[in-house]
Amino acid sequence: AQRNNNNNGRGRGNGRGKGFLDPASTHYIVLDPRSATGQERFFCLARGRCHYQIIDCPAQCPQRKPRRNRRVKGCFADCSSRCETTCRRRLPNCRGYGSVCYDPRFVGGDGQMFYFHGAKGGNFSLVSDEQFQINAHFIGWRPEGRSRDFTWVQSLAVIFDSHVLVVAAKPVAKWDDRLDALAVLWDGEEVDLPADGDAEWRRALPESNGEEIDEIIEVGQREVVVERTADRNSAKVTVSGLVEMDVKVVPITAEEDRAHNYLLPPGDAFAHLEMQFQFKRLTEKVEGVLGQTYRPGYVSPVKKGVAMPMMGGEDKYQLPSFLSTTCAKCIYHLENMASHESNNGANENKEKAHAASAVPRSIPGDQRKVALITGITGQDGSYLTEFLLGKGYEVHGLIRRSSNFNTSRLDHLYVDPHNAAKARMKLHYADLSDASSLRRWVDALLPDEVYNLAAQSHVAVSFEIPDYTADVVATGALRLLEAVRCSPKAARYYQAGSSEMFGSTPPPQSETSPFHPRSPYAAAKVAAHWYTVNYREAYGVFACNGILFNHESPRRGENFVTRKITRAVGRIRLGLQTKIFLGNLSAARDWGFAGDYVEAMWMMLQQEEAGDYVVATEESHTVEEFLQAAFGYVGLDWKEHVVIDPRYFRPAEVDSLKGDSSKARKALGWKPKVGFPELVKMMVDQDVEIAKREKVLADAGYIDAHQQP
Ligand SMILES: Nc1nc2c(ncn2[C@@H]2O[C@H](COP(=O)(O)OP(=O)(O)O[C@H]3O[C@H](CO)[C@@H](O)[C@H](O)[C@@H]3O)[C@@H](O)[C@H]2O)c(=O)[nH]1
Repeated sequence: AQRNNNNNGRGRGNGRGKGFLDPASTHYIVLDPRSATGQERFFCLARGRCHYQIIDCPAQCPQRKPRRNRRVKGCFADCSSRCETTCRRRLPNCRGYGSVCYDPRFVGGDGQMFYFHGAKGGNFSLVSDEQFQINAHFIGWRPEGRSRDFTWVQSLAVIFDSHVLVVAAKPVAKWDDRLDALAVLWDGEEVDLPADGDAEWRRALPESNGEEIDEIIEVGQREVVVERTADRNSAKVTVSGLVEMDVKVVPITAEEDRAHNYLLPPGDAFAHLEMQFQFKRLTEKVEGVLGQTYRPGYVSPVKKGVAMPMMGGEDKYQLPSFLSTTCAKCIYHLENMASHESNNGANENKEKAHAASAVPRSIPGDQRKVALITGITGQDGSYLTEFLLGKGYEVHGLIRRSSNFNTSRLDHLYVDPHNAAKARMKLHYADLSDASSLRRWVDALLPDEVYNLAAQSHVAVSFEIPDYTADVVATGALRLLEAVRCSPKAARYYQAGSSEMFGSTPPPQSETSPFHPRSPYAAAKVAAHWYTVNYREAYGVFACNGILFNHESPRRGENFVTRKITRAVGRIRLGLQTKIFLGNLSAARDWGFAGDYVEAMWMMLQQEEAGDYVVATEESHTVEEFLQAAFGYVGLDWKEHVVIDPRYFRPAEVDSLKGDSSKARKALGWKPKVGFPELVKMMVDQDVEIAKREKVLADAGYIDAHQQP
């Protein structure tokens, strides 16, 4: 058989004589059109009935790629046993077999129509078979008061032979028909799809080296072709031997918005894909939301005749990320596919495919990440929120109902939620003691990352309210882990552990040091630590423990010793008080800056594997040394102001904490940026400022001048 490498639009076909490539059907040479009628002709190379026969395009559709108006039907040749040409639309037929259109409505391989909403921001496998997998990224919107998302498919990833082809609708704020919102990526790099000439992009993949001859005959040489079927926003995508897809990018129009009552927010046209698939050689085991409907003997569970027959399967086909091949029922394995090629550069391909997971941010399918934070109103919650917003995350925080506003640490980040385009931090009522509230928010928000920072975090107070402390700190973590485990989306989980867990274990303390908790708080944190490890080991939840040593900041609560001291320093300096009552001054702590520590939390969740990490400065100071530094900074002698009050001694004390954070420094590349003297200064500077303001109020008689913090 011949092979034709001519690139001018003629004489393409798959061109291999021996490998019975897909498409025997497209195994042809295109001949010059008949001069009288303009009908294009095909010289069939495929072995079988059509071998060396010429077939003409029908008169109604004389061209393969009608140029003037690409919306008209095109001519398709089938050189397999059918030996015929047909006229077909070159755009998806949303009523045809294998179509996925609208919000999304499917027509399966069995001809049954069904809806599958998935979840906004979610990724689901549409097809998973032995030789390839097709994943879809869903976008969407949930209007106030509705229990489910409206969703659309924004992008597709076809993963095969350790390559990744992504076809996507670019996010568009306001739709304009003159825009081309179609994006195509090949192994992570955007493809420049020509608009002129044949308006197509082709990639022939390297041939196998002949080692496993059976395999090669089966697979043959693959070719990937993307050809525009209109001037913009639509294409026919072929991965020879596996699949052909007609794809079109469309927006949600104002009219549709009204008709379906989507109540879409302004500033997003929700550009998405309409598509129709034609599969070649699916196996009988094929899986996926759409793939399963192609299995022989498949009986659709959806009710015929119902207006919106819903197909479930979110749990079976949900993926941890857009380019992942892992879902509960997925059968395609990247590793297996690549192994037969290990001698001819397949490893390189595999690497490229993995590199493709670094899809540029502007490319749909890898949209803004969603984080859910408990304890968002606390010191760490506010720093973490700032950090994640800076990284482009959408941040949701769970807050407890309180008769007083307790969101002051977040005020500078708050944007009214009515400003939907700008509000990227949202607060919701929930409580770690209320499992149903946690479950509801995890299910509703489908976060990528969950940070459990909420706690009754005061060690001394935990001796006063031990039950409550255990319930929130230990069982609360368990409740949240359970919500994460049961969520349809595999969120990554961060547990705020504490150096208090080491208790009386002497320093330096590392991940391998034994825990010996010395308070109800610390014992509860140990339980939460082990729940987290257990959920990782038992259920495969990506769950990390951050064992953070004391971390402080100007936002630290005023009844923790560092802030209690710096507040007093400011007020004493301004003459608003004279004394400060403290407990044990010989306790030593490894004090770092909270802003540095939240970065380590995030880093833990970006690793390939979940693990536990100590986060510390590796420097320890006593309370007395802190006093010296803080009072000394404003020229005061702490000894003239400190009064020891036995009330502040604890029933059991943790004498000395000093972390060994070498694992975090090595594995995460983390290290603290703020040292002890800078931390003290930063806190005193702010508290002197606050005291100045208080003095103005006190002088004017608005507050009691002698009030102690
Ligand atoms: N709070 C407080 N502590 C005092 C006082 N006087 C002396 N201290 C001593 O100062 C040390 C530090 O106390 P805190 O600042 O309350 O922090 P902590 O008990 O070490 O716990 C903090 O760090 C943990 C991480 O190791 C956190 O897990 C915990 O939630 C909290 O943030 C303790 O040894 C405490 O006995 C006082 O008047 N108030």
